[in-house]
Amino acid sequence: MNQIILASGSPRRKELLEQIGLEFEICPAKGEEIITKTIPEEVVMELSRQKAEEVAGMVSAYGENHSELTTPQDILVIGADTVVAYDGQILGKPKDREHAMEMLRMLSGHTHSVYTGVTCVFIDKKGRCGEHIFYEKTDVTMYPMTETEIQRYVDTGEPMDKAGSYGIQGRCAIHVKEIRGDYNNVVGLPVSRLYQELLGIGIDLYLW
Ligand SMILES: Cc1cn([C@H]2C[C@H](O)[C@@H](COP(=O)(O)OP(=O)(O)OP(=O)(O)O)O2)c(=O)[nH]c1=O
Repeated sequence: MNQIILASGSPRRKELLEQIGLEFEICPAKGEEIITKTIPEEVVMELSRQKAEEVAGMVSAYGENHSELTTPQDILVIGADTVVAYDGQILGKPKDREHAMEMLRMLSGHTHSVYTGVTCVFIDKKGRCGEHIFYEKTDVTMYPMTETEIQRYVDTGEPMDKAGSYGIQGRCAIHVKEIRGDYNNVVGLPVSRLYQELLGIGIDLYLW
């Protein structure tokens, strides 16, 4: 793989890929997210695919319009999407403060599931040449949170760009009782699963 592109503006996904020693570039997808599915695992795979496809489209078009680029490049574009699912509801990022409070009241004292979908799009010198999609699920149990605790947490501003209105890696860690599954999946990218999935299709990310 000559080049890896992360199709995400999430600082957490960037940090996780840096943590595993990967060299990559960032090109966030900007298009509208269109949801046609109803179950969380399908929703996250669908949205991760839209993000990766959008960026892969830009990369392929760039190659086609720059015939002076003679070096054959094998490019991997990675897109991801994370949602929280509880009691039949899918929770994305909060619209506003009140919405964040509502989500946290819902999660308080209960176990919910965090789903991250990941899409890998492969591009070679002839253009787009393949795709690999998967999802990972992690169960998270929260201690009961009082109204004051919820209010104080929302006041920090931390929930506003996060699915389910909390960050396990941030201040909300004090409310997390138990987690079953991959921690990094909750933070936004299951890097070990990504590595294993790519190995499974003959791509070794072991770059260091
Ligand atoms: C549950 C949880 C989510 N999150 C974050 C991960 C994701 O960045 C975000 C979910 O939103 P996403 O829509 O998955 O991603 P994004 O908008 O941040 O970035 P992009 O679409 O450009 O890829 O919530 C945490 O950081 N910690 C947590 O504990």
